[in-house]
Amino acid sequence: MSGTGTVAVIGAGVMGETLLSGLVRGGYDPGSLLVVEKRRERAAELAERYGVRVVADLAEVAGSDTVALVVKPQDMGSVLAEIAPHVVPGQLVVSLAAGITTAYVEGRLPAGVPVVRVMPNTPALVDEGMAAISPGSHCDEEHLARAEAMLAATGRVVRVPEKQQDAVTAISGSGPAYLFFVVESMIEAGVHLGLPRSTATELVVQTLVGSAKMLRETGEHPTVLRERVTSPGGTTAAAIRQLEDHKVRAAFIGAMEAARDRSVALAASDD
Ligand SMILES: NC(=O)C1=CN([C@@H]2O[C@H](COP(=O)(O)OP(=O)(O)OC[C@H]3O[C@@H](n4cnc5c(N)ncnc54)[C@H](O)[C@@H]3O)[C@@H](O)[C@H]2O)C=CC1
Ligand SMILES: O=C(O)[C@@H]1CCC=N1
Repeated sequence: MSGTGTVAVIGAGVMGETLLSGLVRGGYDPGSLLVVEKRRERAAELAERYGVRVVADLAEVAGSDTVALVVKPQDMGSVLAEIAPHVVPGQLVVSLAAGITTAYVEGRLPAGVPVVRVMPNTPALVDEGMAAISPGSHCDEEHLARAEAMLAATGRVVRVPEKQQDAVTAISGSGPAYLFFVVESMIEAGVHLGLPRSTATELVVQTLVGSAKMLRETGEHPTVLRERVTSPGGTTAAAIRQLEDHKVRAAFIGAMEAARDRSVALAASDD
């Protein structure tokens, strides 16, 4: 793709494939993409599915304009040690790992290599991703714009100060899992109430999609939209009363604090 150059994606698991598929759908020429994946079967699967070159040797990132790090935070130290001899300041390194700071990455690469930290999410697989990007200390506007253009192939992109990335991870990085958990719970409730599972699933999924679309298209505050559904003395009020009694709001705050804390801890952990 013009202007954005070649991209090497290191780690083709869930998020690596999500990024790769977004780049291909976004118009990147498969010939401009390289994947480094150590699992042989997975490598073969991706080469077949996307028509990209997949290798196991990290040294092959030499020469790629952008290097995207999409391995687990726990594998980041060893991957950086292996690529360091092959990376130069003319390349841009983009890290998608939770918790890993730009300082951590910069400290393990040759001096001056520009690094952008990204927190993406899995809806990128259907072009509805939410990615937040932050520049490291050697980044200029061109580097940030290049990372932004790359992530824009998968959905929306916002720029945030790096100190907000742990909170971002807790909200939009992990967020799809909370919403899937709510969906699972509502489907189970529907089955409990006597609906066939397939009917319950269709009702819940369309309700989620419709509600999300209302949030985006009306721009109304969620409280206003919730109040419109809540008739005095009606069914919704009875349900919300149960959610409040079970402290669901406090549980969400506690859950996201735990995710934020885990993000902070990940850069320092080996587990
Ligand atoms: N899954 C998600 O929803 C999100 C994940 N992330 C971040 O993305 C990163 C990857 O997460 P997942 O894709 O879920 O993990 P994953 O375990 O599915 O994928 C990691 C991949 O990296 C490969 N790998 C590990 N070491 C390697 C090496 N030395 N050379 C080549 N390949 C190597 C593994 O074989 C695996 O395929 C993590 O840092 C995570 O924090 C960020 C946002 C959302
Ligand atoms: O659970 C995790 O650690 C990764 C980061 C955000 C979503 N998944």
